[in-house]
Amino acid sequence: MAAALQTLGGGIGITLHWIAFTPTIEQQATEEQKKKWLKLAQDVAIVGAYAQTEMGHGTFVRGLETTATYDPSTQEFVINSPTLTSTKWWPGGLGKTANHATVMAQLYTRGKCYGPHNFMVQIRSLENHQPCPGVTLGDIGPKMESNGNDNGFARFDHVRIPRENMLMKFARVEADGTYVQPPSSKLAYSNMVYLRGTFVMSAAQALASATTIAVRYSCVRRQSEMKPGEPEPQILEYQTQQYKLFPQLAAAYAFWFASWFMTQQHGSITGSMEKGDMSGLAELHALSAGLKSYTTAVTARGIDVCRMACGGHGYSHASGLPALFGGAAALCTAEGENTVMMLQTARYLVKCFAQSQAGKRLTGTVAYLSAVQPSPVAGNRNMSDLGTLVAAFQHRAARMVRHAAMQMQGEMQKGKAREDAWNSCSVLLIKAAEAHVHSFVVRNFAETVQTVEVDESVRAVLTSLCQLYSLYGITEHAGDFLKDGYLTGRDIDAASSHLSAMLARVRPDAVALVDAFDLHDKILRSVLGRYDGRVYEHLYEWAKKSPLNKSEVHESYYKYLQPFLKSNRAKL
Ligand SMILES: CCCCCCCC/C=C\CCCCCCCCCC(=O)SCCNC(=O)CCNC(=O)[C@H](O)C(C)(C)COP(=O)(O)OP(=O)(O)OC[C@H]1O[C@@H](n2cnc3c(N)ncnc32)[C@H](O)[C@@H]1OP(=O)(O)O
Ligand SMILES: Cc1cc2nc3c(=O)[nH]c(=O)nc-3n(C[C@H](O)[C@H](O)[C@H](O)COP(=O)(O)OP(=O)(O)OC[C@H]3O[C@@H](n4cnc5c(N)ncnc54)[C@H](O)[C@@H]3O)c2cc1C
Repeated sequence: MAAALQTLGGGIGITLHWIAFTPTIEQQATEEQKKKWLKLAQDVAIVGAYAQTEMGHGTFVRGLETTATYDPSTQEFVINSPTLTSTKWWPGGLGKTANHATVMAQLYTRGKCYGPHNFMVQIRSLENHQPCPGVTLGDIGPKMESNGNDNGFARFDHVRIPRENMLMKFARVEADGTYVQPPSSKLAYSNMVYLRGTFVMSAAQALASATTIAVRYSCVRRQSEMKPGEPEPQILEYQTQQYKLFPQLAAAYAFWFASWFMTQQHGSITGSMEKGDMSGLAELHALSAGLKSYTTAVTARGIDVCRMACGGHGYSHASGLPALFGGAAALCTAEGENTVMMLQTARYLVKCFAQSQAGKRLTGTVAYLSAVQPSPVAGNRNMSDLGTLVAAFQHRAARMVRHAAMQMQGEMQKGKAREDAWNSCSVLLIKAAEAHVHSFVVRNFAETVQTVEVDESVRAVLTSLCQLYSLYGITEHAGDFLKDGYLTGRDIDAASSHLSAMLARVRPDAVALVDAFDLHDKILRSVLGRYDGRVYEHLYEWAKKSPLNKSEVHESYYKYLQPFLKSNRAKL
């Protein structure tokens, strides 16, 4: 993703060509269609956008208004934007860069609607890049960040495309207009599941970047007096600075390992699906949606913690942190808004809980839901033991899933419709789903540090980082663990003091841990995070290049300040 994010220059961007348009052809086109478009896309002989979101709908895909109506007399689909709100809005590259787009539209044939499907539409001439007939294109204007990408809009005025331009790997429309059902209607959403999975690594990389910048800068920056008369210490010597940065550093490793699992799961489950076994699709969707939501939200917050930990220079674009925050903030909304995605995971958990209650043995990432005992066994736990920490997170998640599901059952027993009961419990459901994903990340982190093939000294450092991540989670969410007495106040105090010990333990390895991300200065794009640590000279050079410094007296003085000053002086 990092490579794909390198735009070709201001105002255009082919990020989405690589991460959405091309994978959609790979995942949703027939072999015949791949022969026609895949190599063109891979060789960038065409540039594409993934045009799904509209001005009026992004989350609710079944509510999209763009239509693709099949005309059997010409064997064509007619793509149309019937309303203003059906205007495609947000797709990266759509405004000025792309000459093709996969357009998600409601498929109509023989007068019946079959829901959202993907269609390949050429939107600009390959000769002069002008919009094709019937296509209106433009950029949606400046955004919070990523202004190198021309997120655009598109309107279609009865644009005709050949029947063969419907991506027909799963569903098909025959020449006479007969619709052939796919194995699952959700296969049309497969690219979103794939992309959500890649966001976990994007989040890990973003948090790794931010912690690299902040940790390195915290070793360069000296400030205040820890002891009167002594030299100003590195700000990383302050426990509060360690408490800000090291949990984010640990999370970056946790998410990096979670993305390994996500990638492996996606490959294995989609491999089975290629052979017709759809059984893993629901778990894949729930895991990718939950991990995307959880990791991007923690990352965006974590980057801002890193920014604030760098003081004023963190607020400067010289640090690279504001841009990183803006990008990570986008990941919380794009590819499935985080709240909605976590609710999808909650929906899966409630379903699995009901199956477990009916006696079914659960497997995969929800197996613990049927294994965890409801009755807490309080007692002095060893809060430095990874097994103890993993069990605590799983107990917390199981308790919260059970509580949310039982609340919902209770609402329905009072006569509420399922949908109303769902809505009135959705805050509980979100918290339960977050606890579930958090427990998965902790378990996966612990299993990875115990099995990854590394030198034992490295394993010791990673184990400390995993303990730090887990203890931080327990102390930050102490109420969840205390609620049914599973952990006691003494356990929480033990967790806090062990966390302090872990901060001190990680300190000597902090720079090595961020250097291990191996993020080149050209990727970090941060004066504060430079590998050579020469911050101040380069901060001065960076500032001198500011456009405002092109002239000693800026033209605004003569236009505004000088007359203003003159008139004020004349009144004295
Ligand atoms: C060192 C480098 C540093 C890197 C730094 C990185 C920083 C970042 C920098 C810049 C970032 C800039 C941005 C980057 C690119 C952005 C790319 C964004 C692209 C897009 O946004 S594309 C558009 C994305 N849009 C969406 O995701 C839409 C979300 N909505 C949906 O997916 C669906 O509408 C829904 C899932 C919410 C609901 O679907 P619906 O059909 O209504 O289904 P339900 O009724 O809810 O459920 C029914 C049933 O279906 C199951 N189900 C739903 N979806 C799926 C699925 N995908 N797969 C399988 N099953 C699915 C659901 O579970 C239900 O099952 P059940 O009935 O319970 O058994
Ligand atoms: C940087 C960026 C790049 C993008 N690139 C693309 C792209 O290339 N292609 C593309 O097609 N799209 C793209 N998008 C659009 C993106 O996919 C949508 O913005 C996203 O899906 C959210 O939809 P929305 O904007 O309509 O928000 P809405 O769905 O309107 O959400 C608004 C609020 O309503 C809440 N809400 C909505 N539904 C529910 C619900 N069921 N339960 C509870 N709360 C709910 C949400 O939680 C949210 O807080 C991009 C967006 C951004 C920011």
